[in-house]
Amino acid sequence: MTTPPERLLDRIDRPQDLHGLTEAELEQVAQEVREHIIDTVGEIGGHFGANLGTCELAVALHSLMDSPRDKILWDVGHQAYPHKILTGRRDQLPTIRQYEGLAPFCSIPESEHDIMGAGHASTSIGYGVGLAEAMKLNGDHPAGKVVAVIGDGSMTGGVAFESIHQAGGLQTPMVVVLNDNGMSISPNVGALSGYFNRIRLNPKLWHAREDVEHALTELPAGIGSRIGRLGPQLKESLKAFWAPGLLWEDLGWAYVGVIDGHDVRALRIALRKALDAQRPVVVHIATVKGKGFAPAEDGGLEGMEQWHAAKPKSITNRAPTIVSKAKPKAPGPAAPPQYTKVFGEQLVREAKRDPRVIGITAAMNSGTGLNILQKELPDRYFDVGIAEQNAILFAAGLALEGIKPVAAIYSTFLQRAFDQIVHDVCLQKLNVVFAMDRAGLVGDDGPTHHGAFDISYLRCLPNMVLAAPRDEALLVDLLHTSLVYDDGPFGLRYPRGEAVGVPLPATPREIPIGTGEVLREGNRVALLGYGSGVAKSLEAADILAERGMEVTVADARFAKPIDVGLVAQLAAEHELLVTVEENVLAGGFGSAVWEALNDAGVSGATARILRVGLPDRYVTHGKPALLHAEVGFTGERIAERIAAAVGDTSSFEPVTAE
Ligand SMILES: Cc1ncc(C[n+]2csc(CCOP(=O)(O)OP(=O)(O)O)c2C)c(N)n1
Ligand SMILES: CC(=O)[C@@H](O)[C@H](O)COP(=O)(O)O
Ligand SMILES: [Mg+2]
Repeated sequence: MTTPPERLLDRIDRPQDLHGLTEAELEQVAQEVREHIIDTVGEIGGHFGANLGTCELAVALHSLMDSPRDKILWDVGHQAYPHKILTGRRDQLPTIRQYEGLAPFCSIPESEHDIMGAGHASTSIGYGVGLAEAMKLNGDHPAGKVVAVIGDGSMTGGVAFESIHQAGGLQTPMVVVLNDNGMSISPNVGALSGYFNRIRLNPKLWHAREDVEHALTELPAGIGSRIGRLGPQLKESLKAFWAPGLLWEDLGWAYVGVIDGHDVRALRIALRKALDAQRPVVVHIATVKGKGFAPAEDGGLEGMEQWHAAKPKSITNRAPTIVSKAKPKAPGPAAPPQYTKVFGEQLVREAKRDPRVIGITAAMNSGTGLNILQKELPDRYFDVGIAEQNAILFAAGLALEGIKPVAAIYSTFLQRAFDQIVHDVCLQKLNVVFAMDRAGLVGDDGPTHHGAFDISYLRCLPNMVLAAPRDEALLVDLLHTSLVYDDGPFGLRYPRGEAVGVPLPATPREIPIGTGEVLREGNRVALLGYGSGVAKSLEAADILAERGMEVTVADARFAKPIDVGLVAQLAAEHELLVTVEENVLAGGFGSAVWEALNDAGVSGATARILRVGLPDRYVTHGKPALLHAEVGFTGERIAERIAAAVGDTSSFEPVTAE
């Protein structure tokens, strides 16, 4: 058995091990990183295409810089696997996104080389300005170098331009590497994307301008734009060389590009210049999302979108795993549909019912299910890019003119648009529907992506209605209800993944606002679930029933307004009222019940309240079942706590703290 040739990569245990390698060796390391990612992620699953696009970039950066003294920031961090491999985590890559394994994105506690925490897009440049200015304030001389790597998709996030604006004004010595592959998760959108594409896809603008760039980079800030204001003749002729940099130059940034992002030598030449410039410099590189993996690289836009993430066991011998058609599907009931698909299909029905209905995504076309609307009714579909704040302002403008916009934005990403929700939708009492997919613990993406807070951050807003379905049938009904409702904003939350597996209504019902329903009669204890909390409540009720304790289970359906009558009735007829929600407790659904009982001055409400929800901490990454077990969001644990609360622990292990 011939032993495989030793990889150069096996000698890279810290980034400084790259220093001194020849360019050929650096190219080899980059390819070995690529192969390691294909082999590993093809087996365990995870973010994929973007990582194949940054192999050469990560090698070039770490070969020139002295991390962590020098700071390399990875925007979002879904493309940081090469960075992790080169900074001592090569052998741990198979644990990435696994429970207690490497974090899905950059994580400060995980490594001194992970300078910033991330997961949400467009933040790296702002961090970079802060870091660079801090080194100045701290009197660091010579200060460390600061590089922010940001994708063309993430550049559509407005906060990135707030940072570009600040650094250009301060003339902060930092480098932005614009990693331009023409893709977000789906193809990038908007004018900025068109601008980048014109440059990236124009071979005349590749390299040909390196010496010009050299001149520009040497020039003091702004001179570029002053030259640009010379006679139109000169400007026109310069524009052929120069156009790409105009936007940046006028904002005080030197522009270097377009550089081949898979050519280590070209990258190092450009990066070295930029790092030595002691001013804001953007290095515009062209990469391929999925470079080195043919189904992505040669698969066109569809291929690159498909391989943004790879499923577990989806790649064998560096090629897509062939699933043999011969194997008959295991008999038995079909798996329940994804909530996302149920939402997307119902939205199309609602849009056909009411021409005012439209859908808005912030660069999450398939993740939100709006790809279904885009296919069926393209003129009712809008993708604003990674720009959640603008998505909500756009929705507000539409609503002012009587349109019924549905902003389909993950719970966690909607956090970015909080003031637009308050100031531009709720205060104005506009008919905007917030369809919050990924509510609750999402799993592998971990704390940056868990939808753990939306009940709390929305329930405090006057004019807001909040609802959550216990299953896919109620999702259909509540989406319909939200679009028939015309007295202000309506927030709808539902979890990532499979629904419950109940039949969908042929005709959606309009659910009376603020009404819940009792699902199961019992005594002593009432469980009042919200959204995914109802299924957990039913699980707990089954466990208690096996032990001879028949409890009541009700579905609140609304967190705002609360069904005060139902809550009062449950509180009067039971000794313990248990609220169950997949949200932090602070300000959550249980708080709303507590407040309703207190504010309503409900007489006779003798029940004690036990609130079950997510803990007051950031929950790690891992499969949802493991996370639910860790935080006690399971039928078993809820049943234990109820038994302990009513003093009947005969058939339960002692209750352990969460
Ligand atoms: C605020 C926010 N919205 C949406 C996302 C989801 N998301 C993750 S990566 C990505 C696309 C990023 O595109 P780009 O920056 O070009 O990186 P690429 O994947 O092309 O390398 C999106 C939309 C996010 N992480 N953060
Ligand atoms: C990096 C990022 O933010 C997205 O790729 C996210 O991981 C998608 O999440 P879903 O897989 O839940 O759509
Ligand atoms: Mg991109």
